[in-house]
Amino acid sequence: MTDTVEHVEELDFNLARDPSWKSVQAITARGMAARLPRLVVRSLGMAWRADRASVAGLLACQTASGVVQALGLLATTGTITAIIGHGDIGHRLWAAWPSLAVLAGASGVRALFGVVISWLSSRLGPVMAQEAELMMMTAAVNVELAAYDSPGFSDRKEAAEMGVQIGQDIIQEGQDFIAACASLAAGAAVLTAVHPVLLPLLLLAAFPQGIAQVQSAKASYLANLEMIGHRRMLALLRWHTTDKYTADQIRSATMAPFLLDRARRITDRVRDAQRRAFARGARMSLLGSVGGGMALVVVWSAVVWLLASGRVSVALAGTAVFALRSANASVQGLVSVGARMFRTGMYLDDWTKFLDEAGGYQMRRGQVAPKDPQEIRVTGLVYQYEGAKRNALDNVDLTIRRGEVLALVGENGSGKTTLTKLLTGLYLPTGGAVEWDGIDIREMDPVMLWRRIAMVPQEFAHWPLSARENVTQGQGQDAPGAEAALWAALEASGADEVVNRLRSGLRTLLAREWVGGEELSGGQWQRIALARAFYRPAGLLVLDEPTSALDPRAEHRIFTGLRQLATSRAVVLVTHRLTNVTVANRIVVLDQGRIVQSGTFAQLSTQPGLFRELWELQNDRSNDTR
Ligand SMILES: Nc1ncnc2c1ncn2[C@@H]1O[C@H](COP(=O)(O)OP(=O)(O)OP(=O)(O)O)[C@@H](O)[C@H]1O
Repeated sequence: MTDTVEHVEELDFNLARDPSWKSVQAITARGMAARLPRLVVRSLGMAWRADRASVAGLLACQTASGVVQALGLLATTGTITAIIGHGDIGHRLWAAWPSLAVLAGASGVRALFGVVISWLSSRLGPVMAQEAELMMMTAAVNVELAAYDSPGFSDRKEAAEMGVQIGQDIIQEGQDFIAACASLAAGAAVLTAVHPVLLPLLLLAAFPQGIAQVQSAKASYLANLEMIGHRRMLALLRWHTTDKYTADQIRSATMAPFLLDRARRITDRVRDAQRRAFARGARMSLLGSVGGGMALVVVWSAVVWLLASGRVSVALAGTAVFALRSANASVQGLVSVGARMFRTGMYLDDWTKFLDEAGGYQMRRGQVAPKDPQEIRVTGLVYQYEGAKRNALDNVDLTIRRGEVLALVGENGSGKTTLTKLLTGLYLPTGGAVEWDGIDIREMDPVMLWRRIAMVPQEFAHWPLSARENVTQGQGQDAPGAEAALWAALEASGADEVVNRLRSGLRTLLAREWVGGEELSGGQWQRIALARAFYRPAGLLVLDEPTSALDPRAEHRIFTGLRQLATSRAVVLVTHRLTNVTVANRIVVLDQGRIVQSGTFAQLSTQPGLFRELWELQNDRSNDTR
């Protein structure tokens, strides 16, 4: 297989395989018209919660501005009627002045409303954006962790994020909608007064363009949706090419041309998809304009026919001409804002669906608040990652008790990290059960459960926060004895030496990208990550390769302190450095997701089996050059 963008699997449009894709494709203008009020009400509700005064002011001003516009239009037709009527020009102008005064007053008042509306919109926009962003973040942090292993989830999240950005347009669109309705109402009143047949004819004439614009809005939305995987990859590439974290690797591996070429190819594909959508939209608009133009010929012919057949007077026909032009402009405005609302509605739909279903991964667990466990029992445990062909864990039985250090050992990919994520309820089993003192983990309130857990994952976060917040993670600082607990954790992990060398101690920002911030070495960061875990008063401590970056002195300190830590909790240790597992009360050896051995170090290092094999390989010095 060649390594071209065309063959990169992750760029494939995942939603196309998603059942909801079919319903998105099949959505009609009628279907959206039925859904739109609900979506508008939801956005308004969000805006209302965010800033009531601005929403109330905006709605009042928009409605008042619409009414004033309608008055202005009626005044226009009044003026026209007066001017083209019969009689002396002086009298006609005299008759027209009240309408002219209303016209001038209306445009002045509308301008004033316009200023207030744009001021209120500029206040409301950012608050709504903030609210929508926070709702998205809340939904994202409340999904099952397994969601992140599913490409479909990432696509739905991306679509919802676009909904957040584009959904704000609904405020402006609502405004345009009210304005178009008001001016149409004014034009319609005059037209109907001239002859009742004209308005329905005009509305019918708007149909071809309405359909064309809705279809073109749908094509543009679908093109955007189709490119979601590409956009996501582009965002990742942008991050990787511009972030400090990868900057040295890009340079030392001379990867820049390759990465830039990859980015260019992806943007090319996004651009091509957009061009196709634009071309389709343009074709639709052309057809719509031709259809609309032909329909307008019918409308104008009707006016001529009404005049020729004596059904309306010359003066009324003149009024009809102006009213038709104004009503036609309003209808066009309504069609265009309708199509925009249709498109925004589709994006909003993605956003609301994500909020409602959390991308299909909403946590639905019980409400039991667990205590620190005396015993964690695993029976018949099976775990399969979404889309994976094989089980990552297969029929695992295991018991861990408080006061015990249990080591998980095995080759790369044997399932050690996956098992720790199931013991801690980060993943839920696809088969079998994990029980804490007889209570199934599924029945527990997840937040209450995680409060009982301290973890040092293989890859831990380097939070751009102060040293103190990096250890406390924003928790427990107000509890009595918190400061002493913090220093005890720092000392146990060796992070006290790190903190004491920082310019402003615990207050130092650990992010070199900011003025005053400081950067730590890999091992210094690992000490901070250990301090985080030691600081949490947890009944289960999970350490996944906790000392991989530590120097011998620091590593020695951790392992000598581990048994002491285990007196009041259960400790699970994952490591490839087998000398370290001597500290464990029990060692469990995993191979391809199954437990193949279990016992003490003394037993396993003397018995034939995978553990002894790995142990001997780690101690093999046959290539020693001394
Ligand atoms: N997020 C994921 N999505 C799909 N498959 C995964 C995911 N994480 C791990 N796997 C697969 O599950 C299996 C077990 O992985 P796991 O990370 O548990 O192994 P491990 O024993 O901790 O490996 P290592 O020693 O390299 O850390 C591997 O085959 C891996 O490819």
